[in-house]
Amino acid sequence: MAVHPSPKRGTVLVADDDPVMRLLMLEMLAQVGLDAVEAEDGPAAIASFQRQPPDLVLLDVDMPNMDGFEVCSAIRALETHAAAATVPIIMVTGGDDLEAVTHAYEAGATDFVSKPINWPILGHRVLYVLRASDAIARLRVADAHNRAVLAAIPDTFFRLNRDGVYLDYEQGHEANSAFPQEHCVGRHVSEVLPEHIAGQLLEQTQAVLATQHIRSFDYELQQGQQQRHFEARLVSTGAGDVLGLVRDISERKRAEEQIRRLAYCDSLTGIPNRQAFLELLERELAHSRQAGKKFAVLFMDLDAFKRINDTLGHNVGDLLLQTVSERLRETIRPSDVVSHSHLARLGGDEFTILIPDLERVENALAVAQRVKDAMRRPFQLDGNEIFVTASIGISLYPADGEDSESLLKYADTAMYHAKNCGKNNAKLYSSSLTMQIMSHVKLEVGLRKALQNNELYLLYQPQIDVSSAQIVGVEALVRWRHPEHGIIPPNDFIPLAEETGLIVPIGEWVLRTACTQAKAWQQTCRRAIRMAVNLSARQFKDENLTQIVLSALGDTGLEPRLLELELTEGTLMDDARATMIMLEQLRGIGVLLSIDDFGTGYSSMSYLKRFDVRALKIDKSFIVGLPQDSENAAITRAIIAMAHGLKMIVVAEGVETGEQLLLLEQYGCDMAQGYFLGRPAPQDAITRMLAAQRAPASPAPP
Ligand SMILES: Nc1nc2c(ncn2[C@@H]2O[C@@H]3COP(=O)(O)O[C@H]4[C@@H](O)[C@H](n5cnc6c(=O)[nH]c(N)nc65)O[C@@H]4COP(=O)(O)O[C@H]3[C@H]2O)c(=O)[nH]1
Repeated sequence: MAVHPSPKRGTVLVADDDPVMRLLMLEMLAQVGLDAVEAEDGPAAIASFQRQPPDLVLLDVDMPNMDGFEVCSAIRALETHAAAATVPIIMVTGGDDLEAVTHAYEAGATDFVSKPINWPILGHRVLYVLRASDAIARLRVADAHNRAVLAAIPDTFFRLNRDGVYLDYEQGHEANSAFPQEHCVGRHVSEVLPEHIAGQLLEQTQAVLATQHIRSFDYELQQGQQQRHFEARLVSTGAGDVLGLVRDISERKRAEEQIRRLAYCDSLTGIPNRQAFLELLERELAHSRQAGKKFAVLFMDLDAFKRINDTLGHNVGDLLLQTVSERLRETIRPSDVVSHSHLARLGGDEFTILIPDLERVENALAVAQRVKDAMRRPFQLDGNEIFVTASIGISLYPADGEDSESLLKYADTAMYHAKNCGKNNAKLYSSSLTMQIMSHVKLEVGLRKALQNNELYLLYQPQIDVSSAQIVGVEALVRWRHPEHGIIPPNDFIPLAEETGLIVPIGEWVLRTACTQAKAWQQTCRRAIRMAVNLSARQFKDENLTQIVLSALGDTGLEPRLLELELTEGTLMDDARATMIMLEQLRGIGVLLSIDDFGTGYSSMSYLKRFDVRALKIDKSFIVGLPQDSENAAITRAIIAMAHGLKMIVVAEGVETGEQLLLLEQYGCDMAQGYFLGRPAPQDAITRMLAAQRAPASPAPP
């Protein structure tokens, strides 16, 4: 019913055939501020209603032609007027006519007043019924409003009492989840929902009732093949029960999952990315810290990835990374060594593996070994057969570090260390590695200053002609007098010098100093002593080498035939074409060439022939066991015979005993060098040795 606000309190239609009664009624109504319209019988009342519906109808039962019951029914039946169904109708019945009362209600009356009428309260009675009917009208509007709201939202709605029994249940129009209403109303939640969800719902219901605050929780329901996600929001109605709204959030969850995948997945390989790995590492740290467990972080890098990318293109590079990640996935499957581990790609060709619950360090090494083996199998990609190797660094929690950043950094450092140790390697990070690297850095800083601070100096080791026992040459061997660490042997700093390129200026200094010394001996001792100088691979590849040699010879005045450059097998094998060109240039200058440490590399004699060198130096490792070591004796004899066949002379290194010298003489070895014949010594000691020997008849050494 529409409530019409009016300055008056309302209009009442008074229908009675007795004019006195009508007058009295009008009078009483006017006293409480109500307007009235009169009707002297039933048809007049209906007609009046149709003209202008009143706010209330006061209807006498006993009227001629059409009694009050009929009028009441007729008004209620007026479909043309919305108010007809809801307008309050008070029937005026006779005395104790109970039947009339029942009849009145059946006809649609709202209330009744029985005769004799208590006139003073009639007006108040009418006012009360008007107020009540107004409240009902408001309720009807609110109810319609609520239904409209509930119909508009997609959520399923229910009411639950404090015991967990459904009082109401309305399925939302988008709810795939919901159960039919009849399945729920009057039932306990545990009969409708799976046990754990029902438990959660009951718990939250109690909390809402206790706190009067809104609560929400998510749950999942298996529906056929599908797993659906829901969010339930609960609010107290204030009447001891709880109103719940359930929304299907499966789509949202799927979108969230998709976003998560994009944020945490490496799009190329489909495995977790750096961000995912870092978060995993944090979780593992927290877990291991609490459980007192150990874990390992493996950092893998492909040794030749850049080359493959550059030569075969990015497509092949991408394919390689995908195949590598597949192989890694297979490799780290649970095994007897590790129960589970996690793989990720940090970027580029860098992969990481986290091995939780590590019982023994050996297990991490075993995984690294498997990874290396897996990488060594050739990759067939886009018609190319590709060979790669991997370098792996391993850091351990808690031994190496206690936070994720350090552990990852140390695994990376260990990986670099592994690469420096010759690739296809796996290395553990250990605190000693840091020390090594630290001292490496310090050493490098020191080495850079060594030259300008005059900390380098040369020792000379005599080389004697086996048959005449005369000193015919010396080998220049560099030393570093370190201001703090004392004398440092070349094996401890030459590799660093090579790595940093410092070998080029150091080598030049050695060459000049050695040439100056050789020239000095030639002048003071009147002896032509051949000076042997070591050349490292890096120096040999330096395109200025011939220029440096030429200027050292030119500046010191030493004849080229008195300078011998010692090269290792490795240096010569490195890049055959460039090697031949450089050798040709050096030979053009007139200096001599020899192969140092012969026997430790892989060069075949026939290969060496192409290099046309003057001498072979048999490595001291073959000499050290002589004469007892028959195998090395046989090798030494064979090398001497073959070298002679190729017209090379042979120098035996590391001769420490007279017996060894005797044997080498028997084998026909041309020259010898070693502690037995003279340790590396300063130039004045060599000068004395030369003076002690009688000058040979010929000024030129063999
Ligand atoms: N056990 C034993 N050892 C003996 C004996 N006789 C000589 N030696 C040692 O054997 C090494 C011979 O030098 P190398 O094979 O050229 O091996 C050299 C050479 O490869 C490199 N090196 C030394 N000086 C230079 C240099 O000026 N330039 C370059 N590039 N490398 C150098 O360092 C290496 C080591 O040099 P050193 O420590 O001086 O070690 C020298 C020498 O002291 C012996 O009877 N028994």
